[in-house]
Amino acid sequence: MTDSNIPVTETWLRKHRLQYTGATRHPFILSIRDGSVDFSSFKRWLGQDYIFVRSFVPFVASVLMKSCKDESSDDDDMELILGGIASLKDEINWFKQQASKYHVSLTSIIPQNANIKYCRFLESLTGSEVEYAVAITALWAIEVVYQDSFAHCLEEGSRVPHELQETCERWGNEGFGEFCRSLRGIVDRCLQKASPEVISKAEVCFLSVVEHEVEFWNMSVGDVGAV
Ligand SMILES: Cc1ncc(CN)c(N)n1
Repeated sequence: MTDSNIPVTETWLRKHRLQYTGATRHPFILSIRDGSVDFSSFKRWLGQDYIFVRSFVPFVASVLMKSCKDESSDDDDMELILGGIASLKDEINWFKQQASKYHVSLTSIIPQNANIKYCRFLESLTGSEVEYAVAITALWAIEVVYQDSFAHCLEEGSRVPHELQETCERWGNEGFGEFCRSLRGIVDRCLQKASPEVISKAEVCFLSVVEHEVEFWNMSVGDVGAV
């Protein structure tokens, strides 16, 4: 239980503002927004993210399983997560289309270190010992970083290259924003009833996601430390 009426996610976003902004206003995203993006970075991101999304599917499936078993879950949770899985099928097809448009061969992508570590982290959350509240926190954090980042590219004053407008809309659109708000509502509801130990595990998990996201963007811009 938390002492105040402030939802847990709000307290985290205030407390970890710098880290969160580092992930959602990363130079790679800012370069898409201002139109200076290097297309070889974009292509690197595309190939690596395709690999990530394929690992993301079993992770989300494991959250779905937890939601069906956990007593703090309700029927709506299951349907929301199921909808998320269904849209990942579209996402995989979208990556394939984009890869063919940009001549990126998805069969020969070598996963980079940051990606491997992130996928391992996702796998570590699939075990039955990981609480639903912790796993759903990770899911929300993963989705909201992309939503917030790409929605920023659609805000007034941005100069996104025409070719990347669709990419920004994929994650920056209002429907995906609503999906993320619903996930956040689940996180806050679960954590309202959770023990201090679970709340603290969920906070660590939130921060880990934010760090992995920063490393993922770093890798995309070709940061040597990330290779
Ligand atoms: C690395 C990463 N993070 C989040 C998302 C959004 N599902 C993504 N596609 N890739």
